[in-house]
Amino acid sequence: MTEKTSLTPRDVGTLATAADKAAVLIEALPWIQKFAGETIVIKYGGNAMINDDLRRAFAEDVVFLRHVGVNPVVVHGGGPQINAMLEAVGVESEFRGGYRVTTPEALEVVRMVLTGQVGRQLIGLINSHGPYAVGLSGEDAALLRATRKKAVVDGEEVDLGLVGEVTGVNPAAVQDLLAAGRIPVISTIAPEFDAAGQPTGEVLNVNADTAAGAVAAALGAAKLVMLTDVEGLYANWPDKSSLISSLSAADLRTMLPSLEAGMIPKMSAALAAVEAGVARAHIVDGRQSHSMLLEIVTTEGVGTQVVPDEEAS
Ligand SMILES: Nc1ncnc2c1ncn2[C@@H]1O[C@H](COP(=O)(O)OP(=O)(O)O)[C@@H](O)[C@H]1O
Ligand SMILES: CC(=O)N[C@@H](CCC(=O)OP(=O)(O)O)C(=O)O
Repeated sequence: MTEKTSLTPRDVGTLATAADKAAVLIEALPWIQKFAGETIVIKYGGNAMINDDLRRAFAEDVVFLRHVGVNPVVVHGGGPQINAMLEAVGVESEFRGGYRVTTPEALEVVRMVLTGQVGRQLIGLINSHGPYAVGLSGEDAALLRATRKKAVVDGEEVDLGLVGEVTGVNPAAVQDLLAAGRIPVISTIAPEFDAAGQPTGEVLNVNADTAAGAVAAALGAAKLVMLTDVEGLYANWPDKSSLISSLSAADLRTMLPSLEAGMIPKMSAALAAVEAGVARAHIVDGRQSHSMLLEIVTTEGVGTQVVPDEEAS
């Protein structure tokens, strides 16, 4: 009988892989400890849910977070999915200053696609892992309150129609769900309130970034993570060498008037959240599987982060 005195190349390969796997898990430990018991709001943009693999990976990440003691709250978009349905039913729509000009006909489609299609699909994917996800619209349990948004484009005020600016968040229903171990999945339709604070009976289309920022602030979230279809915020878009890895709220405030299109609501929401006390807002590339989890549980982080002024070096 020959005694095994040294490792074969195959053994070494297996060990190295196992050690690598352990290293990844151990690197996650301080982050898991830091965020256990904390709420993290994750904004899942329509451009980041472009195929089944990405959607499945997103659901896995959310369930993973829940199982390591984090309270994940999902706020989803669905811009491209709304575009497809508007086109299918022959309703025209355009974007001004990053927001969809929303007619009453378009609003019906937005509401149907967000709450009936995109939200349902995410809930199904998350619940393939267990009974976690519960869908909420901003209309449910008075979660969101909104007034009509006024946008200024090229120095001129434009009428966006039935588009909402969030004026209030009642997070009680979300907190109840979190306390019960559920994962709230929020679609961003909000009841309209007039200047006197009375409901008008109308509902408004709220940009999902705007809603996510407001929900993160109201919940006192530790982080807001926004998944989109770029690596992060570029200083000189579209120059790919100008990706910003970290910037202060003050720097972002200065940069905001120069931003274009979808980055306007996104970075305004990130700024609003950090100014309201959310410790970090991140923009990450949702086209890369598990980018959200990597941002939360690794030291390097990915994408762009916005930090409070007092922490900026
Ligand atoms: N400075 C910038 N940095 C990164 N992306 C930018 C910038 N300016 C404009 N964009 C555009 O913003 C888009 C992301 O916004 P949006 O399409 O609304 O995403 P989402 O659907 O994920 O909310 C990017 O795909 C890019 O085309
Ligand atoms: C007012 C406004 O623009 N509402 C958005 C709501 C969906 C959204 O924000 O989706 P993304 O996150 O995928 O962009 C819209 O109608 O497209």
